[in-house]
Amino acid sequence: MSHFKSLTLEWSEDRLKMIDQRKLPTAEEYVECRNHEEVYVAIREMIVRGAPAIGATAAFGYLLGAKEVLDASDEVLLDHMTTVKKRLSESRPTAVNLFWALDRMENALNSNWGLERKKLIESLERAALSIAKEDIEINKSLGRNGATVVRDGDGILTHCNAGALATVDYGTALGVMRAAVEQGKRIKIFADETRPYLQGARLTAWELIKSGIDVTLICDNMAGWVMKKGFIDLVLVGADRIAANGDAANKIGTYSVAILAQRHGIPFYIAAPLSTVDLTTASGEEIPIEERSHREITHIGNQQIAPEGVRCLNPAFDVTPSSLITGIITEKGIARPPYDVSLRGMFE
Ligand SMILES: CSC[C@@H](O)[C@@H](O)C(=O)COP(=O)(O)O
Repeated sequence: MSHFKSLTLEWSEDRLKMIDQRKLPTAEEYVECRNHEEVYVAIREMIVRGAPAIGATAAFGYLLGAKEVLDASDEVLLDHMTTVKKRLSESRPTAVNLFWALDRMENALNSNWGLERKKLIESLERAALSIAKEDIEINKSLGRNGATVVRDGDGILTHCNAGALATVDYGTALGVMRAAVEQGKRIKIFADETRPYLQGARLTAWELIKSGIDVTLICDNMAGWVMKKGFIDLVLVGADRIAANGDAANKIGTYSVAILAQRHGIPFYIAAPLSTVDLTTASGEEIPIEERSHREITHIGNQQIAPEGVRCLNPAFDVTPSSLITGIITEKGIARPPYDVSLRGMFE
């Protein structure tokens, strides 16, 4: 049986280990999942988060689900796998990579059906490992493609965390930055803190410092002023789901950044693998937006910062219309408007 390890995930035989992203940057702790229910909880509780990382995690969750009924009859196994897929797909609604990875695992089950049980499980393990390993290669390719729009000396604004932690490794938007740095370009990254969950402050700042990439942390409400002062030449963010017309769902606050970029004449790029593109979703209107606990707004950690009982609204994502997007950087190249044509072409 194979062993796989990246910054975000480690797979060995009967368990999936992941860095606990809730605890970063003050503690580097790990959580182990030994069954599909623990994987469901890890995704829902954001121990692991970020669209491609959620997809790969769910794939291993599916594999763990199959191992739970190793000796059961064919009927019981099939029933169980339907339940496992449904449960994992209920963990978070917006990132389409979750559904993409589960479909891929289900296809692996169907196409290897008939093999003796041990061989069937091995084929599922190979499928999950392929998803994880491919993700890293895809990020490196999209990183190289994206680096062509980064110039030496650029100031780059990013939002949330589209880094190694949001993927299996290397990152999407941060993958573009890594590739630019690998090419010898000197860049300065400005990371929005990303209220309310603070992925920018906690994860992006941690990751970039760890990688020796120049980073300055700003509060979300400083982005406009920082652009006005001329510090930003480019905006690079990730995505959780991209509709067929190029509308892109990403962490709440991305839409505001895109409007600010347009006002200041700054190019705004999305960096995401094609597994984030959902051609079955016609436009951003159809993308389900997760509403998360209001405690994320009323508290920072255990510290209450708002009056008891105040009404809150906490959509975890917003949708940036394609009209505000300069280009969508993928492993197949950079899609440009009209996106319904350019994105579709990348699947041919
Ligand atoms: C590369 S994953 C998508 C990202 O761009 C990221 O910004 C994001 O929105 C992740 O959301 P999260 O709620 O942390 O899972």
